[in-house]
Amino acid sequence: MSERVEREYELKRTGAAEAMAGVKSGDRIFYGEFTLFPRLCDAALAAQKDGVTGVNVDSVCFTQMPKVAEVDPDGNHFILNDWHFGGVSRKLHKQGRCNYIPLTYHQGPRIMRKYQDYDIVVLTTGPMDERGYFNYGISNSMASAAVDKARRVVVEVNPNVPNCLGGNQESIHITRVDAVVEGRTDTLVQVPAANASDIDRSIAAHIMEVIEDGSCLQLGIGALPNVIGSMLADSDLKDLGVHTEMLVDSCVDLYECGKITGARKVIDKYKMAYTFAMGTQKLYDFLHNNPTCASYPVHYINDPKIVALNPKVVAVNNAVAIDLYSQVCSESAGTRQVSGTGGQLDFIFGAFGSKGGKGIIGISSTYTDSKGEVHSRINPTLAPGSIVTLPRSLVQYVATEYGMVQLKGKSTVERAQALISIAHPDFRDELANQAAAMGIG
Ligand SMILES: CC(=O)SCCNC(=O)CCNC(=O)[C@H](O)C(C)(C)COP(=O)(O)OP(=O)(O)OC[C@H]1O[C@@H](n2cnc3c(N)ncnc32)[C@H](O)[C@@H]1OP(=O)(O)O
Ligand SMILES: CCCC(=O)O
Repeated sequence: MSERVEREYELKRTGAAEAMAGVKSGDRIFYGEFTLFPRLCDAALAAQKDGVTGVNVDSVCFTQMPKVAEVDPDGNHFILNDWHFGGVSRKLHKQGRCNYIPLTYHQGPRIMRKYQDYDIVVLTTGPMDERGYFNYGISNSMASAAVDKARRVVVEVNPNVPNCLGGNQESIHITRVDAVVEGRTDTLVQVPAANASDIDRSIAAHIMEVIEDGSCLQLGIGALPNVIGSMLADSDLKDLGVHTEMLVDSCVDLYECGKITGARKVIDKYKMAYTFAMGTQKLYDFLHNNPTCASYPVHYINDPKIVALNPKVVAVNNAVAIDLYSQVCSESAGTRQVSGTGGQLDFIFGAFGSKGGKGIIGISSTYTDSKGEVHSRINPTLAPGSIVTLPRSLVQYVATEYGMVQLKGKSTVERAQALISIAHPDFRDELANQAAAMGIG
């Protein structure tokens, strides 16, 4: 390590309380994304509660309850804003304490650079390397954009953050950092895939029919993508590629069994390109210093024009509901924000632009509510207040456990009929009656 780098590190090394000192009422702060939540600085900021009001704290998908929310149950001091909702933000939103920032994910960095300024950006990174770089680890995403718009940059280092090779913009140099906080040794949050149900397996089997040798995959989190991963591992398919928003455990399994080579990709050939990773320690260990994987900011990975450059892109995403006009809601239950647009619009659009590409919505035909009542996810219209994540003009394949239909080029009547054919049989007659009444039957 050069003397200059060492000196600069020593000058900037400080405690969390000092790093977060001087926050004023009305300041805006950005926290590291997904599982790279800055625990120490969050606690230090929470401790300053009594001196401030109206401090905005933003992130992309809080994966743990922020201390600033815990110490301020009435929201008198801190306002939380999330660019993508998971369980934590859903809970806070219900209490009126967290706002959603709408975006289609690939635009996030641009939106930030154009419209957002941060008083402090605090990220969890790996420890500094001998050249003076801190690696953004498993959350490249919008980190560089946030840093570009920060008055002050704080890094909270944790040696358990894997060193994720880029790609691009995967690290930050000490010269651009204002404060370094040490003391983290915690294991990263583990996010195992949910167990697959028989319904997930049936949906996956329909989707498997359109995956070919050389397909380039985007598989998100959850039971369905995970079961597709297992089916791919057991299949005869070869030379699969990965260009995905989120890298998950099943990519490791597929790589280890030789299914993923990336040999037929046009961009980032032989590499698994991604913008963030979430899974178990198996994934985090796999990523560490692994040149098979390339981490990029989201404005590259999710840009539909970039996605479309690889042939045979298969993007599989989940949804909450779909109506007979084929509008897809993936982010709200009626008026209740449960998730976000995330990268769904990006990848469905991108997949359609790819030569031989397929954008697929995989959805169970029904949903059972907390009272045990079964509802169709395919409905004549979306519930009042539902957010349209995919306009009907972009929807291509829809799969349920009853089959998969292709909707591009189909009329409104043909779309309604196709969707009814894959709805749960108990709801089909009523859906057909409603479609007729709506003039699309
Ligand atoms: C990360 C990637 O690579 S994916 C890239 C693309 N990104 C996206 O597709 C973003 C939008 N999509 C998503 O966020 C998800 O796929 C979802 C929300 C559609 C489904 O995700 P899952 O994890 O399977 O959802 P889950 O079953 O946990 O439901 C989420 C919440 O919605 C609620 N919900 C789901 N469906 C319904 C419904 N039909 N009616 C009412 N509530 C519903 C659930 O009760 C749950 O809320 P709770 O935690 O308060 O109980
Ligand atoms: C922020 C993006 C996460 C998703 O697309 O689901």
